[in-house]
Amino acid sequence: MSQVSLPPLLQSDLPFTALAPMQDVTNLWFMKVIAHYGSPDYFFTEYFRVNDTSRLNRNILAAITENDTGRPVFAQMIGESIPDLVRTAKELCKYNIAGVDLNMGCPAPRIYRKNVGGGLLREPEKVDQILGELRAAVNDKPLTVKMRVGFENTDNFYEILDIINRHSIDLLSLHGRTVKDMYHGEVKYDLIAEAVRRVDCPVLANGNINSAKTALEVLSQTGAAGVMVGRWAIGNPWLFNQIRQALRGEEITPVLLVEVRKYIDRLWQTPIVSTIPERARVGYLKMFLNYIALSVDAEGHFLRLMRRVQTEVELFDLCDRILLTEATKTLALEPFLLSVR
Ligand SMILES: Cc1cc2nc3c(=O)[nH]c(=O)nc-3n(C[C@H](O)[C@H](O)[C@H](O)COP(=O)(O)O)c2cc1C
Repeated sequence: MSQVSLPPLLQSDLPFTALAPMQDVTNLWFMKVIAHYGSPDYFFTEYFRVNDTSRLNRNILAAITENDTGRPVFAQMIGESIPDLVRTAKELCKYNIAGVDLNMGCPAPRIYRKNVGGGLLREPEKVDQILGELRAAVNDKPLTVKMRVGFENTDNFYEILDIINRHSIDLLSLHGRTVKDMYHGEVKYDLIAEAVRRVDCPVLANGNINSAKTALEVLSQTGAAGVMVGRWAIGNPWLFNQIRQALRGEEITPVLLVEVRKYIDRLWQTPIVSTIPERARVGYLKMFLNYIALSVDAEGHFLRLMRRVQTEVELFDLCDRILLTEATKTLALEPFLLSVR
């Protein structure tokens, strides 16, 4: 059984929703933007890197200390050194966090080669030690894990689920791909369903939940307690509200493209934009537009044109031209099947 209770949900009779942690995306500003359009139940920070010289990153910490969204924030750590993970977890517990989350899924080779993030999935014994020590250190707040179904196969999957039970983990966010899958290929929702049956704690299903309809399908297929959404909330920040509408059996409110144009302005107001050169600013916004554009037109017209522009003026002219000309056009309720690469 779990040791401590999770923070209350926005609506206690509905499954959970969470914004997935995304490095360089889910900072304080982005959480505020998402909250403006409809918060998830829970937020997760970008990962705090943990090693023998690490200190809490101030920008990531701001997403906890300056967070006025009203929603609980889990602080995610990535690392493998047990004393340093314990030290960092204890430091984090001094702040107003919903809980401490351990990253066991990051697929970047420079990360997993150090046996952290997704690399830990190759070493169940190490996971056992880490979770045992962390559980002893984090005993009055939730201790949660975010992981994938395996490193390159699912050989250790069940053993790791049993370790999660042994250490009374309070919430498991499970991306239904292996580390080697990166972000491609099918999400193995059947394995998420297996985890739901095997672990004692609630499971958040994660991976390719790109619409309210998909959220409902995944919840029904997996029996998960909730859904965690990452990239698709970048493309559609109204998604958490839409998921709640669908769960309540209500019709989903479509979003006019003029509102999408305002969302882009809001993203542009992020404090970092004013500190970086134009080229980097344009690149920064394009990262978001790569997802937004997927639900704008089925032909990929906006996506293609957006990728070609180079200056801030060209970028905003294009956004105005595509998003402000047809007064009644709405953002698709699920992305069109266009390549995001
Ligand atoms: C740009 C980016 C950054 C990410 N950073 C993190 C991270 O810091 N910690 C983590 O656990 N997962 C991270 N992820 C993985 C996401 O949390 C999520 O598991 C993954 O994107 C699959 O969910 P989705 O299909 O809803 O995007 C990141 C993903 C992306 C695209």
